[in-house]
Amino acid sequence: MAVFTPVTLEDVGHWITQFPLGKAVALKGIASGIENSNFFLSTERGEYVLTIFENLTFAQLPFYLQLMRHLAQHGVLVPGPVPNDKGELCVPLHGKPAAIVAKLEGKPQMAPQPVHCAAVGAMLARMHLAGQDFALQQPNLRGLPWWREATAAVLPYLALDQAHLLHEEMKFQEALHASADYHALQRGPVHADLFRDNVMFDGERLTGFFDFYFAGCDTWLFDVAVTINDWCIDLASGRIDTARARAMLNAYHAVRPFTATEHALWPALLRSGALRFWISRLYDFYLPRAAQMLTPHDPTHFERILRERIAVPAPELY
Ligand SMILES: Nc1ncnc2c1ncn2[C@@H]1O[C@H](COP(=O)(O)OP(=O)(O)O)[C@@H](O)[C@H]1O
Ligand SMILES: N[C@@H](CCOP(=O)(O)O)C(=O)O
Repeated sequence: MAVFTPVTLEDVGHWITQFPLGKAVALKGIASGIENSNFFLSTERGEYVLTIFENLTFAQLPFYLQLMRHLAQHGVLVPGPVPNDKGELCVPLHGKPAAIVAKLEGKPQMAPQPVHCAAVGAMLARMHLAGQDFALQQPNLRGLPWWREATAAVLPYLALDQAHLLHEEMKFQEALHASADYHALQRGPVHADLFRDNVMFDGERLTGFFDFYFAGCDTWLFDVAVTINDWCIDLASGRIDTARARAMLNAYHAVRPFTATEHALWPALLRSGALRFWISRLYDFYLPRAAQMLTPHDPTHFERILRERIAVPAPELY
């Protein structure tokens, strides 16, 4: 159950008159979310998703919603938010921020083949290019400064070998983030959580990226690493599946060619992508937020991926 704020069709009936969507005809809670209250909303004009934000505030939301609008307007397959009659993308519903976005067709592809990975790689490159002239700035809030804080918080809970790995990897990442090469990497708005469950497919046709609520400005290569670490691995071992990784990287490179610096830093960035989710999963496991209704994701999955990325050479970027 993941509708934290109950809403009825009657509640929405009046509220929706500020949007150019006609009358609301059906509303159905979506069970699968873990962070927000989501509903499928049918109106006289079409099919939408209504989200009530349970943790993000009115001040935080413009970056995410405007980024989605910007990308959608630039031809990237992202659900565009619908503005109300005052041009606002986010308005209160039951006292919480709420937004309506287009409903994507299809469903997540949890057992992707190279053809799906290629579609994701090409769209990710288009998204990075389209984000270049996005005006708002926000750092990746799950970047190095947060890793430092969260590392300090989780270290006391870890076994000796885990604490050693985390400590050593943080040292490695601190040095990487301080290097001139790292600062030369191309950057801009990134999704930063483009896992299989945040992309819709209708068969082999990619219909859209969604769940942009971890987006921020970071290196494009970090986004590629996060995506490869979820889409292109053997789930049991964490090992990279070469056929899927090649398909994704080649498709990305064909749209936005990787640079020599990115090529050199690729193994290190794959480690950054693994570390980021190992830390957040450890944090959610040992220090769950009171309002969060979920079974925490397994942290050992990303510990395994991190150990694998340290031990085994990565496939070449291009
Ligand atoms: N734009 C959309 N189009 C179609 N389905 C969506 C859309 N946005 C969310 N969903 C559905 O809602 C579910 C929960 O969304 P998600 O953003 O992952 O929620 P949360 O942020 O609460 O984890 C998704 O798994 C998907 O089924
Ligand atoms: N992809 C992350 C969890 C983020 O949650 P989401 O449902 O909002 O994408 C992980 O697997 O740890």
